[in-house]
Amino acid sequence: MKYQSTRGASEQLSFEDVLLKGLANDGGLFVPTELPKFSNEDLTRLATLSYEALAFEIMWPFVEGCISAVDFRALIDDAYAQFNHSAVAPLVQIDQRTWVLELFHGPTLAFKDFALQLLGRLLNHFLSKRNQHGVVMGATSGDTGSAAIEACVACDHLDIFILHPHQRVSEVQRRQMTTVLSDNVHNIALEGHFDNCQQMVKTSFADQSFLPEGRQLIAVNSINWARIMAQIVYYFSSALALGAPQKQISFSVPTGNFGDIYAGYLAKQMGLPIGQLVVATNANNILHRAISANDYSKQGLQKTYSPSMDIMVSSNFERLLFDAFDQNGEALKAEMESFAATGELSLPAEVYQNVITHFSSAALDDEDTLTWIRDTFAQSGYLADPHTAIGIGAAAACRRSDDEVMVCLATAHAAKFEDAVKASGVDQEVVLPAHLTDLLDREESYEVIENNLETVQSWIQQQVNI
Ligand SMILES: Cc1ncc(COP(=O)(O)O)c(C=O)c1O
Ligand SMILES: N[C@@H](CCOP(=O)(O)O)C(=O)O
Repeated sequence: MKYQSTRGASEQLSFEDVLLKGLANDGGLFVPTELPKFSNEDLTRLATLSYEALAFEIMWPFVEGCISAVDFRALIDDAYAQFNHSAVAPLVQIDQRTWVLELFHGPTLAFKDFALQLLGRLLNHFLSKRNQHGVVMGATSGDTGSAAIEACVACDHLDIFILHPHQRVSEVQRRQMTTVLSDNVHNIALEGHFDNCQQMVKTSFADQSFLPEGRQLIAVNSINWARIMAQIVYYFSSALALGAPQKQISFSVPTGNFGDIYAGYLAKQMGLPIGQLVVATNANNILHRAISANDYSKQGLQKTYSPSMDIMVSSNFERLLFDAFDQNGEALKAEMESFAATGELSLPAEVYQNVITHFSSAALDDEDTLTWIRDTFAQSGYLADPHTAIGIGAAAACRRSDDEVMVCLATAHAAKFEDAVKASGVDQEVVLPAHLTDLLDREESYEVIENNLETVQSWIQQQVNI
């Protein structure tokens, strides 16, 4: 399998190179040059497999040629052994036609563990083979950071730097990152919002001269293709469990950076019979405006009860647009550069049509979010975290028929967002799992740094272990 940039550069890279590189030289994102396809016969066979065996079958075509099948299967088994549910990604039914897909049974209680537990192991595998040391630089609005730290802390070949927006993540989210006291883990609380963090990471990838000689940046955000790849698997596992390929399944996905739902779109392209893919946003609704009104324009960032989705610009939308532009990287490059300059984008009619063929959308504000936490609990006894509640609310808004089977992705555990649960009025104690019960008593370490690229880069330069 080879990978190409969304912005038309002619170079084609292997999985290993793409994993270690993150962003393409022309500023584009890597996508596979072709997708594996699964027939209905294949899908019927896959339906009998364990999560780990299925993960191997779905991902193998993307990595083949870079790692042996035995090694890859061992990394998968080890990654998902860290999850504390035997089904890894269990389904819970909340009404006659609606299921919640629980993606928070990994070590840091959010869906990010699915990809990052594997990505950490893949990095360790390839860096050990090359005897190379890497510098992870990532941005988080709350969940990627802890999942990446958890996945990389034990890797001798890595230093990891995570930028989170100061005072804009929940206390549990912050502490999950800042209480990991290890020489190779460095937390930066940036005096800005998530998009400032994300932009700083992307700018740093484009010019890495601030790093000590011989060091290279590695991405843990969903700009890294390996993140997307691992997230494709649970669309297959859940749809197959609910009757695919004989039945068509729709998904509602709490969305920020568009990585998770883009993985669902790929699953559909690979042969999984998916109905609609519902983009569920909070008040930071650029994607809802893009899908419902062809208005992909930047607006100010609002602080909400669903902080992990407090995002102004969605990195992975570019990957979808690459397909919507019929893989014309040159045309997309021009649009992306114009968007970067003006903060506005309205797609040509046929491109917009390509987008809305697969997606519908809804935006829920804070009041709606609390209402859906409360109503879901009242009607089904299910306690949804605020992100998941937005997905459940959007599913209801976009449902096309009474018998449409809808899977709502539960992207985080409610205990990460106690404030929202309390504010919703649900009278239910939210309890952290056993391995985190003393989290609020643990010592923290992080550096508050002004929103200035040079200051951040010079701090990183001083901290990198050489
Ligand atoms: C809990 C939670 N839900 C939803 C999202 C949005 O996912 P994506 O950025 O892949 O769209 C995130 C962050 O990425 C998250 O942490
Ligand atoms: N919601 C994310 C933001 C970063 O998104 P990513 O999927 O690109 O890593 C978070 O919780 O950090």
